[in-house]
Amino acid sequence: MTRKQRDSTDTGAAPTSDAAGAVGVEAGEGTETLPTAKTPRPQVPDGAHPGRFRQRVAVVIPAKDEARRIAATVRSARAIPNVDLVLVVDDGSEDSTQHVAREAGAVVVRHSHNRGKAAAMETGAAVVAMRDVPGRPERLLLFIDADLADTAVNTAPLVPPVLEGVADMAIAHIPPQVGAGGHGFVVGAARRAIAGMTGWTPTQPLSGMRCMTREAFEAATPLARGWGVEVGLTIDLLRQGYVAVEIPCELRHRPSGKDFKGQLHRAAQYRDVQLAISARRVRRTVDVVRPHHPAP
Ligand SMILES: O=c1ccn([C@@H]2O[C@H](COP(=O)(O)OP(=O)(O)O[C@H]3O[C@H](CO)[C@@H](O)[C@H](O)[C@H]3O)[C@@H](O)[C@H]2O)c(=O)[nH]1
Ligand SMILES: O=C(O)[C@H](O)COP(=O)(O)O
Repeated sequence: MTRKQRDSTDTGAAPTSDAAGAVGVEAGEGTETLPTAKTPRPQVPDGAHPGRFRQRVAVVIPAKDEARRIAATVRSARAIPNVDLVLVVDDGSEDSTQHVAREAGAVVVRHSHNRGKAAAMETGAAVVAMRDVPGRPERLLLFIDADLADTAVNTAPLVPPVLEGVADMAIAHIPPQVGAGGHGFVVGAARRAIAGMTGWTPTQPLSGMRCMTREAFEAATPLARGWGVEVGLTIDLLRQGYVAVEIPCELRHRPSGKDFKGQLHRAAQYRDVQLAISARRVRRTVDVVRPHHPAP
């Protein structure tokens, strides 16, 4: 798929399965086998050693009441190649998440009250930007959930596609989880909306483990609120010509069960996903009705 084709169709990457079951990127017409990311790759100045500008990665972990698992998640995330910063955003926890995370070696910032996952991601990205070094490439952002525990290191395969310029955003495709009680209702609605608005049908539209470039992240801000953040990110980036891929990752997290708490959680997810979708439909209609004209 060429840049021009991608820009003209606004579809981003199309998923396909290879023999190993990996969800990858479909080859377009022509000779290219993989798309190239929209984000420009950092240039090594003349005479400089390539290693001088080794691309660093910041892991950003939004966390609400995750004291039981956050230490293992932080330690595991620190082992991901190229990661030099693990940042936990304590989203107004009522337990000791912040202290446990700090003890495990994370940089921790805290919302004094709960603001939702999307706000925690924005806070995290802002803090990483404050720690990026002028004159060096901005860190890639690797967002992961706080409940991955020892499997957090298995998000490492999300980094190379972004590092190598194959994609602007790599999304984890995780195996079926023991104890998961979903009915496919929220996932199905999210998948259909993304497909309808971008032409790309993700397998796991709600997956929050995502590596992306700073440019791509900024292009999607302000993020959709709460649990709508993943759907909003995907739609907003693909519609601007950024490229997304889904990458298999051997992750285990605490899935939502079939109990009342699980169903309440799904209701909140459904509400936030629908809000994200509606806002983007309205925006698209406004763009069609009122096309942008260059200033005279
Ligand atoms: O107000 C909140 C609630 C949760 N979290 C954190 O957000 C992450 C995801 O929350 P979780 O309770 O694990 O939700 P799940 O339903 O299991 O998450 C799935 O679905 C979400 C979208 O609905 C995605 O964000 C997740 O990546 C995906 O694993 C965890 O690190 C939480 O600690 C916050 O930061 N603030
Ligand atoms: O459990 C899940 O996978 C999420 O909460 C989404 O629920 P769903 O499977 O009912 O769409």
